[in-house]
Amino acid sequence: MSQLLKELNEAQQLAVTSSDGPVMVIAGAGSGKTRVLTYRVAYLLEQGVDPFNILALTFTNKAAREMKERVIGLVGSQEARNVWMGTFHSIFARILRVEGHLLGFPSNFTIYDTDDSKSLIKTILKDLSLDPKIYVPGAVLSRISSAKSNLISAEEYKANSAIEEQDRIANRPQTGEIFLHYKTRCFKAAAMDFDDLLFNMNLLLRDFPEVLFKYQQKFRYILVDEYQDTNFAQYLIVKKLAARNENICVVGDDAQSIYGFRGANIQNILNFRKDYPDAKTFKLEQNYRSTKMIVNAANSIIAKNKDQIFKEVWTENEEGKLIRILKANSDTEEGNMVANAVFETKMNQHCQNSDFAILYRTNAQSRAIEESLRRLNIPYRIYGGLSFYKRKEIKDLLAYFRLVVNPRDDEAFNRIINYPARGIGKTTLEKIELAAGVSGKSLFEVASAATHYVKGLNSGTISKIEEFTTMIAAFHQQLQVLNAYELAIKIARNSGLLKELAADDTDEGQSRVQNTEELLNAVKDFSEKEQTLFPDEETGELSAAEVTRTLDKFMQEVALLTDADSDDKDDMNKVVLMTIHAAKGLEFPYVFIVGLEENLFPSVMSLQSRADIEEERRLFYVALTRAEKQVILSYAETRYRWGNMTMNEPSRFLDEIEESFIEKPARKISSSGLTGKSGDGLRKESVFIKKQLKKISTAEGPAVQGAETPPELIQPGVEVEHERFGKGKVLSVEGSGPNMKATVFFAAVGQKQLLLKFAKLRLVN
Ligand SMILES: Nc1ncnc2c1ncn2[C@@H]1O[C@H](COP(=O)(O)OP(=O)(O)OP(=O)(O)O)[C@@H](O)[C@H]1O
Ligand SMILES: [Mg+2]
Repeated sequence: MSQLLKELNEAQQLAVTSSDGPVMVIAGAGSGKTRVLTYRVAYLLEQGVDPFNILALTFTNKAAREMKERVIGLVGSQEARNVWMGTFHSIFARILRVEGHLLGFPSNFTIYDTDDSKSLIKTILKDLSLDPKIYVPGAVLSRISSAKSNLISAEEYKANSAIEEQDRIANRPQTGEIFLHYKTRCFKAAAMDFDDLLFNMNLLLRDFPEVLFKYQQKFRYILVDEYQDTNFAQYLIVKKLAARNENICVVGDDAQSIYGFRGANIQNILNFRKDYPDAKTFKLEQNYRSTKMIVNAANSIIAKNKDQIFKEVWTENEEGKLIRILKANSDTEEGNMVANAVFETKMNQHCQNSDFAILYRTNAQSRAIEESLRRLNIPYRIYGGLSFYKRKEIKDLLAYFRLVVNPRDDEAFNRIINYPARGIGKTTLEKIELAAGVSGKSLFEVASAATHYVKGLNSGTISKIEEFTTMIAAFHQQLQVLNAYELAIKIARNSGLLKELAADDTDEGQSRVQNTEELLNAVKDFSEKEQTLFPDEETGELSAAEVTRTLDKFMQEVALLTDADSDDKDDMNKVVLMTIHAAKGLEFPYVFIVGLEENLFPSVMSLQSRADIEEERRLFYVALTRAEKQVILSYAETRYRWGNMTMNEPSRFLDEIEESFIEKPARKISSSGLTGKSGDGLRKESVFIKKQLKKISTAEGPAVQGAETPPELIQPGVEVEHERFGKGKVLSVEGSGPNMKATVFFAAVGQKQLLLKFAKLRLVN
């Protein structure tokens, strides 16, 4: 038996080795579904399947990268790197760059992110004289997005009377018209949004049989992770690609379907058996991730859902700790309690920062937690929210790159035509837009020949516009001549962007400069990546090729980064903060789930229907099952939301966990000693000090008693107790004799430097 298979249980082995024909694995969290896919790829390679013939689709880039690393570990990088492994969006973008010309798209098409899309919708609303308060851009966009996920084109949307009726009821009867404009504008700008990557991929396969044939032949083996969250478009594309060979393996868990709001369709799982009547189905029931406590608690929760495929999940792992519930008065206190619990656990269990994940329902909840972590000097990183690539200064520079790569990109043009300020005002821009509308040209084209297209501009304005377009055109000329970094730095300098940023010497201004430098570093890193052997994708033959890594290639990679992705190496040892949605498929030893309050989790939007509540419950199930060792839940009785103080009931999900799995009485971790900026925090500190003094005077509890430890015994790593600051861990010691100093990390007050002869530290064990 192959060495690989020994690392799998029997059911997993069967799923891995049934390599031909359709296979479905529906199984609970942590039972090794992703592991099965990974090993399946390795197994196929071992069986001599050409890596170019394998397509493995994941939900996030992070998952794709992890899978790739694991496959590399199993079979070596030579083989693994040629497997087509990535997200639906990244793989389809790659194919569309090659085949998109059939649909009228150049290979350097831009990928619009949500901000671009919203800004485009705003422009369209203006054109159509529609009120953005009624046609809220985000709402219109999600309507368009959901249509495209269901493969409904703008034309079909507009012609459909049932849809029209729905939009009329929603008081947005013109949505179809907006959709049409949106489509036309994107096409003109040579841009696709994320949904278009799926929509257009489907068009390619539907309308060009030779393309369909080519990729059916190419992808002889297809694997899909998190199948429960595929939408209709993804489902159909996969089905088409697999139709010739039917070597398709999908894995998923209906209990973890959490993207219903985005059009994911749990039906796809049920349809699989209809589509492939010969499909083999495998059940995996043993959980390898979590303790018994966590597995059983999660089972007890999900049992409350009516809509589900019955599964039994069990584990041979240890019993594990009870689930802890932290009750806080306010969101600030919740943050403090969570940060303290992280610190305490780190000390007691000797673990890393990266062993902790703090999960929340909405991004806005991270702020309070972040503040508390910062006070305790606990390094953390946020996935999502305002990630690096969403910062203004980054988007500005990227917009320059985008316009240089694709001069038809109207959203990029809008963003930078007058940034840094070059005296091209709003009215001028409106005139350009009008002329572009009339002529059917892109903004850049119109601006490049402003005298020809735009009426009523004075010569001063015209020369300003010309200066800008000439500059961009010159960069565009150099695209294939210079490497990515050479061109990027040139753009950053000559556009005046760096100068503009440097002129702001506030802290924020400086951090914007640093971020911009960071982006340029990323380009540099990209440009200098080893120039490797280049495979011929049809034959697999490797030949040495000189490749200049150009800026358009860099932009192709950047455009596909999503919130959950932008992790890099130096971020390894940090506490992870993310939404539960982003945590899907991941695992961490300790998991905090915060904000367990009615109206927040379950979300206020979900309280209308049983189906929506069930989706929230699945989300809670996903959150719980991320944990390996322990789960800590928290809620706050008051919270600032939408600028107001709200009073909250504990979440119904807390009541739904069987009592025997919960630590009692709900222990209250002290949040004391954490000085907040608010009066609240200060008051708590004085209460803390009083309590500590009381402890000392009554000599109860673990406060300082007995003799102090001689300074020589204080060494890095040992745990100590200080009369005022409480328990802490020694990080470093320097000096000797009376000058001996220690840096100590205290649970209550954070990092302190102490002169040991005065500090009266006591070792604790
Ligand atoms: N047979 C096995 N032996 C040892 N470890 C295993 C085995 N199967 C799975 N694991 C480990 O258990 C953990 C969970 O596996 P995996 O992530 O593949 O589960 P999953 O079913 O994909 O979970 P989720 O539903 O959360 O995506 C991983 O750390 C994996 O390496
Ligand atoms: Mg998985």
